[in-house]
Amino acid sequence: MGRYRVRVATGNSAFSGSNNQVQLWLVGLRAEVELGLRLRPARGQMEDFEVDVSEDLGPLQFVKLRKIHLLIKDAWFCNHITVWVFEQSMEEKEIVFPCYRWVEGDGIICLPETTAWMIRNESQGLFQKHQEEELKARRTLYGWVSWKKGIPLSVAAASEKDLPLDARFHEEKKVDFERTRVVGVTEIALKRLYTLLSSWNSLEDFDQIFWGGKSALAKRVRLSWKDDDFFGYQFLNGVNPTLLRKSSSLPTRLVIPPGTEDLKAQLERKLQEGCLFEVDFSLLAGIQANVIQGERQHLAAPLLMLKMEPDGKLLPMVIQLQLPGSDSPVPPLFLPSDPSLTWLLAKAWVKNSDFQLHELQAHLLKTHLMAEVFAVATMRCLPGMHPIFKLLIPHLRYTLEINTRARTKLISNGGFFDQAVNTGGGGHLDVLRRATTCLTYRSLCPPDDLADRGLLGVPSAFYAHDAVRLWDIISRYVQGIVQLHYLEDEVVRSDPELQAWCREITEIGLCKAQERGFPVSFQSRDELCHFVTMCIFTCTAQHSAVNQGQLDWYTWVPNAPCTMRQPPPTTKDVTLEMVMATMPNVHQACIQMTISWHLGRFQPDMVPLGHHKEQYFSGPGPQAVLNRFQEDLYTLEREIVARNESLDLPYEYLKPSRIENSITI
Ligand SMILES: CC/C=C\C/C=C\C[C@@H](/C=C/C=C\C/C=C\C/C=C\CCC(=O)O)OO
Ligand SMILES: [Fe+2]
Repeated sequence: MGRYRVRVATGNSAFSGSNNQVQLWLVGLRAEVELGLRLRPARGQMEDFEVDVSEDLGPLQFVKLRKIHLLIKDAWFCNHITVWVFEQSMEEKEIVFPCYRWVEGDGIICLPETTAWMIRNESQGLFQKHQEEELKARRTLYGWVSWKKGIPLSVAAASEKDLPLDARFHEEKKVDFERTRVVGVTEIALKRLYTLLSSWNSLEDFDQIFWGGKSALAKRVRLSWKDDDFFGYQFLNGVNPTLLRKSSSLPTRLVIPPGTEDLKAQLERKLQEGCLFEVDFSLLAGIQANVIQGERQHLAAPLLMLKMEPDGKLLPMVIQLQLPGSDSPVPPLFLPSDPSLTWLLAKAWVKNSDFQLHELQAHLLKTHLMAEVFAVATMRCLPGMHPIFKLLIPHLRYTLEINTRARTKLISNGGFFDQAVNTGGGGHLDVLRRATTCLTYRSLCPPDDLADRGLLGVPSAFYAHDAVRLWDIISRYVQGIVQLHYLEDEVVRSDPELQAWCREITEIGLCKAQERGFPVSFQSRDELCHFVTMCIFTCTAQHSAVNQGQLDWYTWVPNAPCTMRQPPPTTKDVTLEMVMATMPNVHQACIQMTISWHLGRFQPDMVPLGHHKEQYFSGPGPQAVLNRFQEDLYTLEREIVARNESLDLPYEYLKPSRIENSITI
């Protein structure tokens, strides 16, 4: 018996309130009571009321709630219910029941109090029963599907409309996304009209469409894209810093033609000096090129060799556009000393190939599709009261919807890839399949990946430096939460939901990825922390590193052509006509500009890393861990701002304030 003050907090997004009435129950260890209220929750409001309860409820464990509609169902977004208990001669006690979900229909929803997982064994099985019922319902809502064979599984949804309401964009995000799409499609139409009668036979003609959404750096790209140091810089700190690696030997594919022995000597000298680097696009070898409006496109599988200069500049030394083969046992090598248009076209082929592997492997597969596997497995295996659910859920916001939209608009039949990309038309799916076969756990963990690629401690590798710093900060945050809930390794080993989550990711979502280093169980808190750190890093920092730069590096189309309309050159006699016949046409270039702006622009409702408002945890312990996380991020922010002040090209993509808390675009 006692007096209770109950606070009902409703979400702030449009349509979060409801005209339906809400009924509440308090459920304690010894009894439960219906509060006899009929509340109409209002958007953004916290509504308090007090009740006297005669029964002895015992320690509160759940709040149950139900929305009652007379005529029209009106979904309600409940943030949380908070209850203050006034008991005789005891000070007031606050108990929080997180929700952060849509309440639809008229079913009863059970909200466990925030510390339930810690006391689950003393609850006469009540929490266990609740978890089982919750997961049964979630497994019905969140199903797996193999969208295409050979790539990670996705959520079962033909379009975003098929997703559960809790996975959907909130109104503000939806309106902004759709508005931007309309602006983009309109911009393409206007640019087509504007260029209908104009020429398209010089590189400067790209200026005719270089308006609309673009950044200051994009304007710098337009001026500097032909420069070798600007070209090399992008493999360290551009939109795709994932392929560059330090050479440990001269690549076997690099067949040195007779008469170019001095090149071989230069390469060997750089190798000996430990400053030879390479980017190998062999993954593209043999991929079927697209046919766009009846015009066959073309692909290459380049190898780029670069040297790291003492001042930190990375300069291209040689480009081989195709693998040696029976029809070309000694493919031509293109050099900086070649005629300028020849060398420029060779570099453009490298950047077109980089566009393919960036968007399909680094961006779509290694961030979006990985995050989707984390999201579906989390919804299917971890109950809402589980600490790893609470830790991860803010980093999974909107990801299922943006990925479903990608499947229906970008990589679908007739989507962006089919319309304007030379791996489109099915080749893009083969690239995804090949990239999936070489997707290792280590490659998703920067300390391992950068060590394997020889990029640790390279002064001008700003992505590498910032990625390792962020990994350490996120790792400390994860360890802080894990150590509050798993007091020893045995608790990890004996957590059935956690072990099922791990198996569901590796064996089901990633299609038996244990052969590529992914775990099928967690034997210790360290193993758990490493894996969860990888999840959060992938969903936040890594996506920021490979997504934001689309606006800067892809809107000046010649810097990263989305398609190539002529075969790669086999001689050094390259003319401007050949270059313009190869580069994307005006329509393809307009689509590339629009997509790059749409996907690379700053998201107006973005939540910065570590600054989600939802409070899934309560108490001083988790709050202190989150506070420390935010402090560490702020320290890194200041470090990066200070470093960037001395740089001609500031590296901004891993500034914590620019990292979104989940993959939403
Ligand atoms: C250029 C992107 C290439 C590959 C995809 C990589 C990652 C996925 C991407 C998510 C995109 C999600 C949705 C895009 C939907 C529509 C695109 C906008 C306008 C197209 C014009 C139209 O609607 O017809 O990560 O950012
Ligand atoms: Fe993205």
